[in-house]
Amino acid sequence: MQRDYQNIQVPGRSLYTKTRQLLDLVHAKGVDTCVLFYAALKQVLPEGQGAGFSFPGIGSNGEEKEDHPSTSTRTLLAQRPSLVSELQGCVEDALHALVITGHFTSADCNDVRLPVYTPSQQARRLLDHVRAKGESAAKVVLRYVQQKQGSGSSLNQENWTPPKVVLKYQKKLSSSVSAQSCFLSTYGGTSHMALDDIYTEGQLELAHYCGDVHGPLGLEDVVGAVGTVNKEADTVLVSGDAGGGKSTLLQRLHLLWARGTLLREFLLLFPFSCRRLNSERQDLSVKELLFDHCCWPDREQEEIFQFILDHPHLILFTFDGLDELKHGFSDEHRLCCPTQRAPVQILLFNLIQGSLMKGVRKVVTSRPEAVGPVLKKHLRKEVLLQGFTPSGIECFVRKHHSDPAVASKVLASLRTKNALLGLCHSPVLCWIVSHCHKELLGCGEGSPRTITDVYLMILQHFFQHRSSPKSTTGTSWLQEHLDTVLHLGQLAFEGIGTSCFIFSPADLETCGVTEKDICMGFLVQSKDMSPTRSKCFEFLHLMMQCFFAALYIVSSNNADRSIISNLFEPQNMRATGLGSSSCFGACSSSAGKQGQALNGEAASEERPNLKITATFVSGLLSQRHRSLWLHCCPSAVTEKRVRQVVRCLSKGMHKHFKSIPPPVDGEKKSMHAMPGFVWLIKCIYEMQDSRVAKDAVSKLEVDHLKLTYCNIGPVECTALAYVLQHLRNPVGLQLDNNSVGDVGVEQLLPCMHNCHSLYLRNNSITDEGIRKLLATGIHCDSFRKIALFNNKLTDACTQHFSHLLKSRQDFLSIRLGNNNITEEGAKQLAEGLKSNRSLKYLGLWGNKIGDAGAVALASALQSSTSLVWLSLVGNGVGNAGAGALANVIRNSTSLEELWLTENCITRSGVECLVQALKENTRMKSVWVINNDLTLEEVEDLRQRESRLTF
Ligand SMILES: Nc1ncnc2c1ncn2[C@@H]1O[C@H](COP(=O)(O)OP(=O)(O)OP(=O)(O)O)[C@@H](O)[C@H]1O
Repeated sequence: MQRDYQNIQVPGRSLYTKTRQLLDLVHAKGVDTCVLFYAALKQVLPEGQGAGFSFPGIGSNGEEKEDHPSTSTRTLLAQRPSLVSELQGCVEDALHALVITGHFTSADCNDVRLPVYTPSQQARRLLDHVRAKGESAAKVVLRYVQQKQGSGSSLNQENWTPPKVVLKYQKKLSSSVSAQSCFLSTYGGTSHMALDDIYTEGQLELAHYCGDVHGPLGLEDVVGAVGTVNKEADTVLVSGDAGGGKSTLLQRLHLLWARGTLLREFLLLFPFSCRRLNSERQDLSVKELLFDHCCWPDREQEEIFQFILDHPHLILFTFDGLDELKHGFSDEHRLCCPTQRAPVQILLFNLIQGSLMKGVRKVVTSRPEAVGPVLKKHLRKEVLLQGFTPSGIECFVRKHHSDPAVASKVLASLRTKNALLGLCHSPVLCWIVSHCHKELLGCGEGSPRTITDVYLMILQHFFQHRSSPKSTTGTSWLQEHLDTVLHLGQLAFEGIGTSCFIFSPADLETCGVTEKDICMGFLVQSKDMSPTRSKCFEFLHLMMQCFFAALYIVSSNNADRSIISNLFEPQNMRATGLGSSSCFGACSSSAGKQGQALNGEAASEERPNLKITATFVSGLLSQRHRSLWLHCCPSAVTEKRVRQVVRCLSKGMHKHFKSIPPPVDGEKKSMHAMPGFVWLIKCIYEMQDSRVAKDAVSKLEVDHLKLTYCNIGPVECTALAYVLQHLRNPVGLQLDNNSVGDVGVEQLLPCMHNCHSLYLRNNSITDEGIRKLLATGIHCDSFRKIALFNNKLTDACTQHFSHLLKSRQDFLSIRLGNNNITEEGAKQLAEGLKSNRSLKYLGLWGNKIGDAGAVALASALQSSTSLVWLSLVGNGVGNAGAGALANVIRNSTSLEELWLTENCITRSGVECLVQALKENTRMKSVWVINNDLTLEEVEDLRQRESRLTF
């Protein structure tokens, strides 16, 4: 197709990228295309060169051999992406169909079912096996999928095709979606970058714990069945931090849909940007929303709209940036009629809730701050986008630089700059760092450490690369471009105050933005699906707008004196010059609607862009950057601003500490961070002044700092460690249910000496993170407890725990539940336990140590004098394990609780435990719920030993 040709022949793309893409495309199109490609290759290659190629199934003369895949196997290959999404919710049933027809053995099934695979990986594995089994197995799977579709999507039914007019519309829509999504806008100016060339998988996780999902999610899982918590709801939320890649992920989904490689179950996909919807001031009906904002049908509007209403399950809407909408989500105004007009936010909220267009699937992206409980109750599921993994960072940098030598240098330099590496976990910062590689490689010791440093780097980079050098010796680069900074700064500042992110030519004029300012590259032309609107601009990225707003606050002589205190004290925000400043053009009327906005969920949340702006203000006023402002403002003004910021941060922290309730009798003093705590810590980090950090925590006297569900990733870990290292006494740091990951673990190391306990449950940490953590932790005398429930640990981490147990005779607690530890790992742990005299708590719930692992542990703990609590729940332990553990009960002088629930112990195993308990009066309970016992056996054993819990 011409479109395929154009997708590959993008000017400026390197030859090897085009080649790779061509091969991928040919592969995706299936066997027939591969055959044609092979024949074409033979024709164009010089004689003799083609001889080395051989295509399976093709003879040397290009004729098909007999073993050419026959129809069903071919369909399996050609329709693989859609088959994967069809199968992922019903792998079990498909396996059943294959077993009863004699194509699959139970070993095949077990291989597919391995719990380390996500449902889509299982589906892929199933298809691989089926392909290897041949034509008849392929037929069974296709028949099964067809039967399943019988009740589902009519799109895939054999004899059904949508009306011609709808297909025509679909063609128009998909080519416009494809055109909108094939380039990444941050690579504007001269360096267009195709999404295909730069897209790097971010980490996707389910927001809700879902027991049967292991391993990372793929793009297909965003809309797929995995992790569904409310089947009645239509809306999937993708949430993540600013610059975390939410818009880019949606862009990727759009592009893959337009190419027919993903989301094939949806005939029509309508992409919306909440940023652009903000400027819609007229009431709209759903029809107008779809056709005016996305794609205008050249004819038969009514027929097409009726088709959409009649086939909701074939339609997908995406809404990017719900947090950018001026109105906070509310479900108060109900609207059910698709032809009734309403303000655009009412329309949007009703679509999300499903009171309008029920059955149409919607994907919404938002920063987490803008998502409150009212929205959450309408969600089908929530997926968290958590930035790049360490290998993602590497992959991105390599894709960004066409010269592999430069990429390697950038990566080597990043490895030596720990704080910067932590920042690169955020895709937008990774993009800046890659973009400014020359500055990075030349920066030596003074490498960027804070987000503000990184943004200053790109500011300087753009100024130096996009303007002709002037002979103004002695002038700082900022001074040279101060006019541009102030023009763009004012535009950004006014926009942030009124949630205005798109600027008309009139807006630019009011702030004095000139053609030269635009050429610097910080503003890009707004993408708009509708050709009728006038040319508008937006900042390269919203974070960039916040940064310019902060530059304006810090460098402008006119900035209102109260701005800083208002910015840092959220309760004042609504009354500030920020909240009430009138915006321009399209946004001015809606500025007056802030009151209305406050009825929604945004009212209860402080607006995230103001917080980011405040973070930048802290960074720009740090000692390291103060010289930049010397020529813009009198230093007395700057000093005063610095004092104001420091005062606000200190006040904010102390307010938190005052809110800590006195400890309950017998419990330690504990502080649960309130919203805003992590943000204050980040502002302190941006200031890079250890006196401010010290002062902030000098009065904090708690034993336990609880920061669960606080959206803490590597960037936040860097800031936390910077501040917490100044605590006067060690604390228990509870970071459960965040997205710390291995990069974050590394960032926490500087404050390890101030942690007596570290709780990192559910944080996507792997063995590598543990290796680094324990290498430092082993030397921190206060560090005594660690909890790592539900991470990504395998046997490879247990050698490090073993070493810890051998070296530290004061370590108290190791909890490794719900990881992937097998008997090998248990044996390693046992090695460490043999020479340890201090461990009190050992938790291995939900691993796979089996009988052999239990026997190894039991023999190491045989006569433990320290262990009080041991959990081997759900580990496949049988009678051999129970027998060995009975010996621990018999001999240990310390054990009080043994948890053996959810194992496969039978009566004889429990008998061993009963006999051992007779010799131990210290033991309090042995839990054996859900083992292999009959009701009668349970009753009998209960009578004989009351400390057994069934
Ligand atoms: N998966 C990715 N692959 C390559 N680059 C990415 C990816 N995700 C993000 N980026 C880079 O980071 C920039 C910011 O990402 P994006 O705009 O998608 O973030 P966001 O989460 O939507 O941010 P915000 O909430 O502030 O709107 C992109 O313009 C791109 O340069």
